[in-house]
Amino acid sequence: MRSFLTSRPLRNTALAAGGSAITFIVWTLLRKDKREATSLSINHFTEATLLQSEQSGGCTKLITLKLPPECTTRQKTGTVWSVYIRDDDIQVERPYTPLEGIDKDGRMTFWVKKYPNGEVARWLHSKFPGDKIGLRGPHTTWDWKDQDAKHIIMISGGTGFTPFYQLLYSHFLKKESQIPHTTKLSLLHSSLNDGELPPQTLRNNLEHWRRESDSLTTRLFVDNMGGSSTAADTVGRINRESIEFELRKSNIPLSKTLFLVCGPEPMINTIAGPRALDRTQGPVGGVLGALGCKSHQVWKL
Ligand SMILES: Cc1cc2nc3c(=O)[nH]c(=O)nc-3n(C[C@H](O)[C@H](O)[C@H](O)COP(=O)(O)OP(=O)(O)OC[C@H]3O[C@@H](n4cnc5c(N)ncnc54)[C@H](O)[C@@H]3O)c2cc1C
Repeated sequence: MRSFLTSRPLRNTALAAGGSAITFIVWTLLRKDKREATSLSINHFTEATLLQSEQSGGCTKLITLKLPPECTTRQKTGTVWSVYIRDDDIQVERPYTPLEGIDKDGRMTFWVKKYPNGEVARWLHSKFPGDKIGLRGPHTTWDWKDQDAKHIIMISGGTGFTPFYQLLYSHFLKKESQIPHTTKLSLLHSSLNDGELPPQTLRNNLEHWRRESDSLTTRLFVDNMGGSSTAADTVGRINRESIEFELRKSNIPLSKTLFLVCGPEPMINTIAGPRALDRTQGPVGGVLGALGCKSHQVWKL
């Protein structure tokens, strides 16, 4: 009996089938590559280009990245969302919050604080315009779930300001947030000193939204005054008294108030109690626990 490959018609058919299979695999891979390059997804990294990186006080920088042209978001974003940025040197990723989401040209701006022994932020601070940065997302940080809250009090420290700025930007400027416009919003933010306060451009926007709307109140705190005056409203830390003051001013009962807290761990612990060991929310403690808040009223971002 002649072997399979010595039969010319069979051999030709086999070669043609093999060729088609290879073409199909290469085509599929190329298509996948193209799709991955032009979509932002939580499932793969997309290469963005660093456009601008400018010092903005303390150990922080405002960093703008640009996604490839026609990059689309395949997944729904939450009310507050972030993207994971990958440090290519050590293949470690951390979440960061695009302050104003993604603009029509695919730009995203981040306010990033560098820690002396930290990995990813230090790596990101060392990058220059033109450098490529891998990111994936969106990842929902917090979502509005149609709670019957009439007042949201946001409490932040340091770069914990970023999710709340994003929320306010989408609420007041883009008018895209699902939060009803009748809901009162209060931001209590604290930084170590004036130099560490959020960049002036962001503070200007806050001020503008505050003046334009009766639903927003803001109060900036600094731990230390530094010079003879301060850009903050209050010198001192956010505490029980400042939270009670906000509650009284709003005239909305505590039971209709939702608290979002984001900042350094010691601040979260003091205001809302520590997270659980597995990094889930944990019970409500700290000032909010002492005030009698229930777990559905407090979210540690
Ligand atoms: C949803 C979300 C959104 C966020 N958005 C932002 C944002 O917009 N902007 C922003 O700046 N941050 C943001 N963060 C925080 C960010 O993800 C990182 O946690 C932060 O940048 C620190 O990461 P890192 O890799 O630079 O530092 P890490 O390596 O994680 O180090 C963090 C801290 O640990 C200390 N440390 C590191 N190694 C050691 C060691 N060996 N011994 C003792 N201490 C050590 C560092 O000094 C530093 O204080 C966000 C976090 C979350 C969860």
